Formats: sequence, C-alpha cells, structure tokens
Amino acid sequence: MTDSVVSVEHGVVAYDDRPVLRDVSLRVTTGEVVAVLGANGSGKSTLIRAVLGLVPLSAGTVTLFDTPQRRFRQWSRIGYVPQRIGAGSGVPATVAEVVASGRLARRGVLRPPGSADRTAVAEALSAVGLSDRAGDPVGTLSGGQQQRTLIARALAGQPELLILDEPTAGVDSASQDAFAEALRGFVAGGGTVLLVAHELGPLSALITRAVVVHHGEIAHDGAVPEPAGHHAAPGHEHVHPHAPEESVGMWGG
Ligand SMILES: Nc1ncnc2c1ncn2[C@@H]1O[C@H](COP(=O)(O)OP(=O)(O)OP(=O)(O)O)[C@@H](O)[C@H]1O
Repeated sequence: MTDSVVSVEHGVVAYDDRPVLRDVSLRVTTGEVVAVLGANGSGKSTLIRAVLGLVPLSAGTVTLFDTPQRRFRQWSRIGYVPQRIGAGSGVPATVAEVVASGRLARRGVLRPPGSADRTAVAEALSAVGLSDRAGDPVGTLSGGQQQRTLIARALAGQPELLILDEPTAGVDSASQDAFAEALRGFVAGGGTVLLVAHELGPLSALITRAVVVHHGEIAHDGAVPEPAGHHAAPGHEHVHPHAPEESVGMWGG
C-alpha cells in the first residue's frame, strides 16, 4: 500500500487538437499541500480538471487513491472548489444551505440530514469564520465571504483531498486569512491539498511543495520558488508588506 492520493503519469490534454498539457507527471501523497503555480493560460486549471476527470486525457493516466480514475467512484473523498465565476448567482439560498449541500454526496438526496450532517456543516462554517452569517442569503455576502462559503461547502463533505482553483483570487485579506486558517485546520486533521494559485499570500506558510506549469509542462517541482522580478511587474500589489520574510506574494501572471 502507498499513500498516493493523486498520480498523473505522462498526461496529455488537447483542446481542438491544440495541446494544452504535454506529458505532465505529478504525484501528490497524503498530507501534502501542493500549489500549482504558473502564468495565465499555462494549463494550471486544465491540470486539476484532468485530475478530476472533467476534461479527458488524450494520453497518459490519472490515479486517485491508488485507483485508476475511470474506475474511481469514491468522489466524496474529494472536495473541489472551482474557479470563481463572479459574485451574485441570484439564488436566494442561505449560507448554511449552500454549505449543507456539500453533504449531499455523503448522505444521499433522499435521506434527511442527521446530527452528523448538522455537526459537519457547523464545523465547516466555524472553520471559515462564517458561523454568524449562517442564516443570511449568500447574495448579501462579500465576494470573499462567498468564496469562504464555497470552501466551507467542500469542507462539510469531510473530504480527504481538497482541490481548489485559485481559492483566494480577488479575495479580501480578511477572507484570505480565514481561508488560510481553515486550510491549516484541514491539514492538521490529516487532509491533503492541491490548489492552483497566482498569489499565495497568507497561504505560503502552508505550502509544502510547489509545481510550476509553463506552456503545458512542469517547469519546476519542489520548494516554493522566488517570484522572479515580481516587484517590478505592472499592477503588482504588495499583499503582505509587514512580512517581507515570506517570499512569495505573486508568481507568474
Ligand atoms: N474548454 C476549453 N476549450 C478550449 N481551450 C481551452 C479550454 N479551457 C482552457 N483552454 C485554453 O487552454 C489553455 C490553458 O488554460 P488553463 O485554464 O488550463 O490555464 P491556467 O493556467 O489555469 O490559466 P488562468 O490562470 O488564466 O486560469 C489556455 O490557452 C486556454 O485558453
């Protein structure tokens, strides 16, 4: 038995015959917090979508918890927060309802929520610092709080692996801190994380390994790299000026 959580071997993804991922291999083991970094359009989202089976591989294999992806059925072991598509869905659901929907894969639609479901929802809300907003319509929350709601939804399913696509992009610093805290708790409980990021900000201390995707290939796999020249980048915002010893603020772009 190994503790392999995700394994991509020689993965290739092409959209309309245009290769977007070329011969990518990546292995994530239990307890790792792996950040996938890289410039816009380098293939980061495509990589995690391929891991989840949301886009097909044209070559190579994906293995999840030691099971070939095509035979994998235990999707409740994985929590996924996709890239945000903008605030305000117009759905008048409350924060608690959205978070509770993260339990559906575990309890089934036809069974009413039990005490384990209610506890998991309450814990997830607390983990992201939104307990006091549970009864509020999601649309009344800030963008960062809405993002925290989606993260709580994933946490409520009590996954072993969290996959997050740019979880803190465009999110206010209070929400970034709350998210980092929630992730810290998840990892302390034995969870594994694979996340796509542009800016690591308060997350950088949690990241155990960084994978840099460049033109559809893995250009680096190891320590979090120094963001070369990022202070000179136009539009750069210094996200944590009080903590210069934390090396990564922005990477790629
Ligand atoms: N469904 C699709 N059909 C066709 N092309 C796509 C599709 N999804 C992504 N692409 C293209 O594939 C390339 C990689 O996209 P991807 O979203 O994986 O990059 P990314 O590194 O996540 O970028 P970003 O940081 O902008 O999200 C881009 O050129 C993108 O335009």
